[in-house]
Amino acid sequence: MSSLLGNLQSIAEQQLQVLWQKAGPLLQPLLENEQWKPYAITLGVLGPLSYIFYKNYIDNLYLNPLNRLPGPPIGWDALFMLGNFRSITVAETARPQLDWTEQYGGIIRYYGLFNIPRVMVSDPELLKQILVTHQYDFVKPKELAEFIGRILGVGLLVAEGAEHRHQRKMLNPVFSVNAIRGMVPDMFVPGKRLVDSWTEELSDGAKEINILNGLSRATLDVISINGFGYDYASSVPGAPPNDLNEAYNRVFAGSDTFIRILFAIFPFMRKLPLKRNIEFRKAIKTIDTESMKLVTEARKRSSGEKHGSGRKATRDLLSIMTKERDEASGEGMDDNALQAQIMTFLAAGHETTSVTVTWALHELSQHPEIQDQLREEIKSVFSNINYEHPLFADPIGVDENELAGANVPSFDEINNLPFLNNVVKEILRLIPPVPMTNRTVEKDIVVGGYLFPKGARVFIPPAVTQRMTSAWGEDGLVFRPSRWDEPLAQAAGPYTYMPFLAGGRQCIGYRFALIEIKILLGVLINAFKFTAKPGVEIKKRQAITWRPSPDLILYVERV
Ligand code: HEM
Repeated sequence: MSSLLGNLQSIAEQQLQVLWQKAGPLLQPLLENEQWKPYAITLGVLGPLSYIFYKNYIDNLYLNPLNRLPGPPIGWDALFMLGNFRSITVAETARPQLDWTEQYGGIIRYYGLFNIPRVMVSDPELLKQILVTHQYDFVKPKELAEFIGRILGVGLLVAEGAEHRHQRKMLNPVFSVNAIRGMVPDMFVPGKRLVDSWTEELSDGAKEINILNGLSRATLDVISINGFGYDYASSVPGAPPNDLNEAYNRVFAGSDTFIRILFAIFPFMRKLPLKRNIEFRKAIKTIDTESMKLVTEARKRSSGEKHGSGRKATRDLLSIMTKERDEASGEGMDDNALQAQIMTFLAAGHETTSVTVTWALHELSQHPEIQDQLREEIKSVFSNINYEHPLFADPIGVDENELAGANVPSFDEINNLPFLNNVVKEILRLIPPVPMTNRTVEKDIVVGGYLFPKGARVFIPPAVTQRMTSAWGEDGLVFRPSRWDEPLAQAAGPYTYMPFLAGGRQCIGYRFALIEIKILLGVLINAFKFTAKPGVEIKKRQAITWRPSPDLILYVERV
């Protein structure tokens, strides 16, 4: 929804801006002359109407070079400037695009609101060029980058060009295999808390449990402990709300849809002294203050200084970042840069992982035989953990050399479980948390023989490339982890199987995410049996990520 509103707002703003630039200087003198004023007003009304007609019907539907690409017809909806919007919104996200790809091929155009032509690319060769060779000519949409940049600062998710290249170079070592290896023991802590919390709820046998709620708290703790070296403890039963997380949710979850539409159409409303605006600004201030506190604490931790709570572990992303130095200049990241990155990691890494595990449990509840097979495989590795170890009471206070005796499986032991690996790959294929991303074309550019005009919106759809018949066969829409032992799936290249995208902007947190998902899934499957509620159909709803709708409620019982 937020991206739709962002689009609407930017389209309206762009059209008004262009109009005013062209017509403003002509109308101004006429409006000041009493005799010409009525004509100026008539012109002021008819002019924009003719422009809107020209732009949204003639230019978008006939003159724009994207019209030469194959794609679905629009019919009468064109008259109401709806483009293919109705087909797109009535069906499940990405489903019409998948059907169009099967019908028209690896590069298609369809029309958005105001009949604006969109391009969608699923051809691996073209994707490679867009995501690697020309990655900085295809940039993130400006309105999204500006919104996120205003709140969180310009972190890796929204930086472009040289700034992005620099940040990426500084941050790559922070997410190295070795760094992630060191985080594995801490990642077990929120999983264990979730097991305790659900076990408490189940005291009298099997019960219905809201899966995403619990997992969302667990993944928030994973990113807080392993990302910031701070324990929100939100998955501990009865934990008080956390200021930073509350403020963060207020900013990104926002208010109801009607208010958001109103604000998108009338951006000046953001500046009025309304309750919503005051709370929004207060929330941004809280994010700023609280995240800066985390940075200050991490600096102390990394310099070996002990303080109040006795925190000493330095195996979190933030502590590692404080020690990174630029090769050329020898400079480290300043406090504002660190702050922007940690908030970026929270934005990018919290919900994506919780929905992945939620969808995995949904599919496993639909396929009990696969669930049993998985439990059988993981029990040898997940059953000997010593949950009495101090790590599980205070992950931040336990130093690297005090971890012996926790009997936590290692990074390699977990990754050597082939069926767990298949299950995780399969859920990220079938229900990628980011089903589609998009880019704006910076300047007119020809790629693979196709002209991408400046300003065009290009969609890159894992939900299509990961399910299309040409790459996955007839059962691309079926959850079948064993496909990963077969040649077809094994042959899928990086621009076909790309839940974390590919190229220069591939998810920097993918190793972190994969091991986190495996740990949470392993701990939960080892402790519980999950059964689907009969007669409930769970659909995919696109919010920031692909979420279950209605909420996923499963019968949960101890094994
Ligand atoms: C299942 C979990 C995850 C999925 C499916 C996922 C997916 C993605 C995708 C598709 C992108 C590219 C977006 C675009 O360029 O349009 C991305 C970027 C990014 N992700 Fe993830 N992500 C996950 C978890 C994480 C985690 C745990 C972190 C951090 C701890 C993280 C940090 C980032 C960052 C910083 C970027 C921006 C990278 C750049 O532009 O250079 N992600 N992610």
